[in-house]
Amino acid sequence: MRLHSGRQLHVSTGRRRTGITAVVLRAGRCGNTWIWTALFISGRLNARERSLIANVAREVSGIEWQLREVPYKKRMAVLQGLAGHELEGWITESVIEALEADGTTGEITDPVLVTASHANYGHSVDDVTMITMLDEAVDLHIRNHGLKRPVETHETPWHAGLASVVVNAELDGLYVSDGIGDVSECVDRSTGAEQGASQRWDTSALVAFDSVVDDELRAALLKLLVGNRGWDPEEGPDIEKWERGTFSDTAMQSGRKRGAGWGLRKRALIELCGEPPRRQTPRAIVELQSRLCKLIADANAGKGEVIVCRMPPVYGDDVLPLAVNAPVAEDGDMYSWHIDADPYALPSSSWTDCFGRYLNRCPGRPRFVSALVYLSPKWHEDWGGPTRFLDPPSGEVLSIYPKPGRLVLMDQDISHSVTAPRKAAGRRPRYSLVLKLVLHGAVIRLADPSWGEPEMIGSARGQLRGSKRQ
Ligand SMILES: O=C(O)CCC(=O)C(=O)O
Ligand SMILES: [Fe+2]
Repeated sequence: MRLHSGRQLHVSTGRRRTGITAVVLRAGRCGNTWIWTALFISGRLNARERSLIANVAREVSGIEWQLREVPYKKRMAVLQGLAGHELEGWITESVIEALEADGTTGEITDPVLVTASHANYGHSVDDVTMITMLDEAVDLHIRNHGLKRPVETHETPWHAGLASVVVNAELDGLYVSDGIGDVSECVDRSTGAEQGASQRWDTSALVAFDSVVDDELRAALLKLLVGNRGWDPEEGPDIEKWERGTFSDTAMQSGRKRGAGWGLRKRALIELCGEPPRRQTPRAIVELQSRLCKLIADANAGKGEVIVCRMPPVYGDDVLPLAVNAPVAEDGDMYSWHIDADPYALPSSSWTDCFGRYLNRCPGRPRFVSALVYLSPKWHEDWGGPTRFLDPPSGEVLSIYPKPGRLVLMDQDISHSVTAPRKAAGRRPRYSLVLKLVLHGAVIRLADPSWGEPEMIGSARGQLRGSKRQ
């Protein structure tokens, strides 16, 4: 059931002392049914948060909400009877803003999902019903904000048996503690050392494959990055699609002009990132996504379903789920270490409201993974330009050579860096494409144990166990 202003809820407006328009909602009758406006608050919120939410909701809406505490796993507050109402956004935003303003400045705090439900169970709501209702409210939030949209795929004859693993590595080893529920207790921020039974040894994973992107698909992907006017591929990136001084890189780099690298022009980038319903996904990208889904399903065979999604705009609309790079030796571009994303340190958004902040690979939580593909038609060993992956505790580096068509699947919180090609590469761009993904599943692996023992880099070997994560 949806509520409409004025019919089921009586709405009148007034003025608050602050000068902001205040609205008075009252519970009202819808046909023969009474609408009950109740505020459900998860037992995981502390007393201060609960009273802040209740006070702001009352102040902004003008109603006395019936307060109900729910034994719920997520940190959330649901305004029952408000979903679909024209004031829903305003009231929920006001509560969110008040919570954020109340949070200790500068510290990462655990977000609260404040949302509305249109369920109408009247007064007699038992715990089980409340939990069902809250589950529905979470699903609605995920749908409304596009937080879990599977990537577009199609039927493909390619199958995972064709892939060959060329690097299977783990790095950045650390003991972490996983919290129960929804928040960042995943990491023990005080010591990082072995503590209690809930400690878990965690490493980031990186797997490189050949024969996932064959030459036909590599060429089709590269075609999306070059114009149609017959640009000489040895003359740098095609200026029909690329320009100097822009970059389409990561959150770490956005907002900070690092050099003046080549970046795709806005139009080309929009086309590349297109997704239904507003745009079409380029066919070559759909094929790549289809192969990635098969590959990931294969790595997780027998472990349950893994849903592969594009990374939602967790860093705002400027950081896209797709990045491209075209470093050129002679342009003297500089590259520094960066991570693509870390679910533990995301700014507040509809994503953190719902999923909280947690260490990547926290069991049961969405895993942030990047798929990097090298797209140049040929690349000689002596042209250089590897991607470098860092194990911060030991300083050890794993380099991967940008062989045409090679695919690297990696945890997004791994520190890594592009390297500029050597002079010998001349003006040839070293093209790469990065798809930023979020994988949902109960258990998520990047490599199947039957693919062999991973190579342990630096701290992943375990000598540095107990060291702190930065
Ligand atoms: O091209 C590469 O080597 C890596 C690119 C990358 O890290 C990125 O675009 O985020
Ligand atoms: Fe990156």
